[in-house]
Amino acid sequence: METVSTNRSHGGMQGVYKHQSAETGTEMAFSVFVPDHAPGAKLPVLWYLSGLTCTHANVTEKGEFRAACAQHGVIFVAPDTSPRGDDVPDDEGYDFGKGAGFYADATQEPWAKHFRMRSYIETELPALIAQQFPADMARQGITGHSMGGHGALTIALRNAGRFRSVSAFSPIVSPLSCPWGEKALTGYIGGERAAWREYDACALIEDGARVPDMLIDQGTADGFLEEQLKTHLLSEACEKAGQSATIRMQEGYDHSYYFISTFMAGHVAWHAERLKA
Ligand SMILES: N[C@@H](CCC(=O)N[C@@H](CSC=O)C(=O)NCC(=O)O)C(=O)O
Repeated sequence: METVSTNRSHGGMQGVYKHQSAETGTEMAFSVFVPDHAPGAKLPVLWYLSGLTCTHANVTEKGEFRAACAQHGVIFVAPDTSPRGDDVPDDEGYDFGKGAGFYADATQEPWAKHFRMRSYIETELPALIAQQFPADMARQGITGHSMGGHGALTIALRNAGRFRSVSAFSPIVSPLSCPWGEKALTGYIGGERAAWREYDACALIEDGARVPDMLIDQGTADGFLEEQLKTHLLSEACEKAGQSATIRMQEGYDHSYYFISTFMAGHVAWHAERLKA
């Protein structure tokens, strides 16, 4: 692992790092905020998965998480959203290819070689974080935005017991039921829709997966709400399955980091309460 930059901020250290990923076969960048802590102490970890077109930098620069993470003693990890580099195939749309890995392991060509974001986020990067940072991997939470909210929900639902807390900002709740999801999963996984269910939070809940609780914030003025995000499908799936969830429709907020940063401190506090219990 190589350090790209470190900056002292809010009583902690914000770092950006890169490493050679065995999963994606590319160099991958990520950011980590580590609050000040006693020598030898291990801190809980909050993962933040970003949305379409993002790198680690969007939330690192605009997410306003550091004061809350320092206050609650929580490490904040922000990975990239796809493999990068000249050898990596891409699509002309912003919603597929680079910047749009959908937290899936692709099985279709030409994507299968590099687009292994599920294994990267579920397995490879956690091992690196555990090795390189003062992280207590028995106390992990996960959150994310939009495509990253989809990633947070599906990764937590598939890995029962790994995350003590899961939340999301304006998540894609059902890739099976929206154009972004249909394009990405057809391209990465192929046309057999039954295989998509493990990448769909509503389908996972329908199929019996559970998390202890979830917190969702969704803006009512979000231009993607009706066609892509469809928050009501998650409300219905949770209600039908008896999955505990707090789903808050936030009046007048859009899809941007102005929305995310407004509610970020509240999400960090919500995770911290569960990670410290
Ligand atoms: N047409 C836009 C669409 C991209 C966009 O809105 N991306 C969101 C995430 S959408 C779901 O995953 C985002 O977080 N953008 C980065 C930001 O800093 O706001 C475009 O191409 O910009």
